[in-house]
Amino acid sequence: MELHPRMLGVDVKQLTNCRFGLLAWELLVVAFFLAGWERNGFSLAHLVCATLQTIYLAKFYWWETGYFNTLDIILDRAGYYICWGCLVFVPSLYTYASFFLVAHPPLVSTTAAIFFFILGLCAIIGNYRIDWEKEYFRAMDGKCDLWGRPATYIEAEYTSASGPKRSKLLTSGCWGVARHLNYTFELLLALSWCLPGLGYGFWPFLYVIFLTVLLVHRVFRDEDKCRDKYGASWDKYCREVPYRMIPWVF
Ligand SMILES: NC(=O)C1=CN([C@@H]2O[C@H](COP(=O)(O)OP(=O)(O)OC[C@H]3O[C@@H](n4cnc5c(N)ncnc54)[C@H](OP(=O)(O)O)[C@@H]3O)[C@@H](O)[C@H]2O)C=CC1
Ligand SMILES: CC(C)CCC[C@@H](C)[C@H]1CC[C@H]2C3=CC=C4C[C@@H](O)CC[C@]4(C)[C@H]3CC[C@]12C
Repeated sequence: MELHPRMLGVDVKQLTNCRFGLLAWELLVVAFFLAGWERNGFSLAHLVCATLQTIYLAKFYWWETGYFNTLDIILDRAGYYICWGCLVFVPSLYTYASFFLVAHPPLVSTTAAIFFFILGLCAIIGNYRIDWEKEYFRAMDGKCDLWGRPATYIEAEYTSASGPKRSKLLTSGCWGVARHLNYTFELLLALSWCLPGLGYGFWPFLYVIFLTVLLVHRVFRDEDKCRDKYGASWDKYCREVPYRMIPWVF
């Protein structure tokens, strides 16, 4: 299985992940919202669930070039996990919170729905800000301010196919709080669009439970990759920023 296969000039991973998987996700979320409206009448909570996912997906397309630096593209081969995952898993499991609300009209109050929306918006902004800080820091080669102070970092060396290279590991701003704070906000966001199903037990929360397992596993995969790449500099970064996702907890 290749890392960057192309068919008829088309990048297979971009086709399955960005074009098919995420577009199907958006279309299904809108379809489930309309189906719920037709079946049970208008529901603000179902609208909140659909709107948060729509904003999240719009944010993905805004940032799409950044996705090409992630594990999915640089490490994972175009096989079962990524391609089958995006063709089958994303349209079914990632949309499950919206699907569930079609046959189970939300029980939560209007105030609660508004609260979930605000929570979700804060989580999207937080997640975007964290990803942005890293991109900005890298684009400025470390010569920038974060949170009103010059960014601090660890110099790291690694060997690529074209010889030795240097990189920088950010230790201030959000990346100084925890090593994967973006995943924490991703989970908070997933929780906020599952919460409209509150009162129906376990099933409305299926996506956020799955995502917790996926992201904790991804923390370890990403850190193995970084330790292999940066060696002692990565260990130094882990000593300076000791928590993975939640300060003082994990
Ligand atoms: N809903 C979902 O299913 C999922 C969503 N996501 C989201 O996708 C986005 C991207 O996530 P993902 O690609 O997994 O991971 P990250 O954006 O966290 O990128 C990790 C990489 O960033 C670099 N890096 C790590 N620490 C530092 C640092 N301190 N300073 C500078 N560079 C650093 C390393 O790469 P390098 O080799 O370049 O140094 C590392 O491999 C996130 O918003 C995440 O929440 C992610 C996974 C699943
Ligand atoms: C086969 C299954 C057990 C696992 C399938 C996993 C994949 C479908 C997902 C693995 C990583 C996921 C993603 C990573 C980063 C993303 C950026 C974000 O902004 C939008 C979502 C996504 C593209 C996300 C999509 C599903 C995965 C590829």
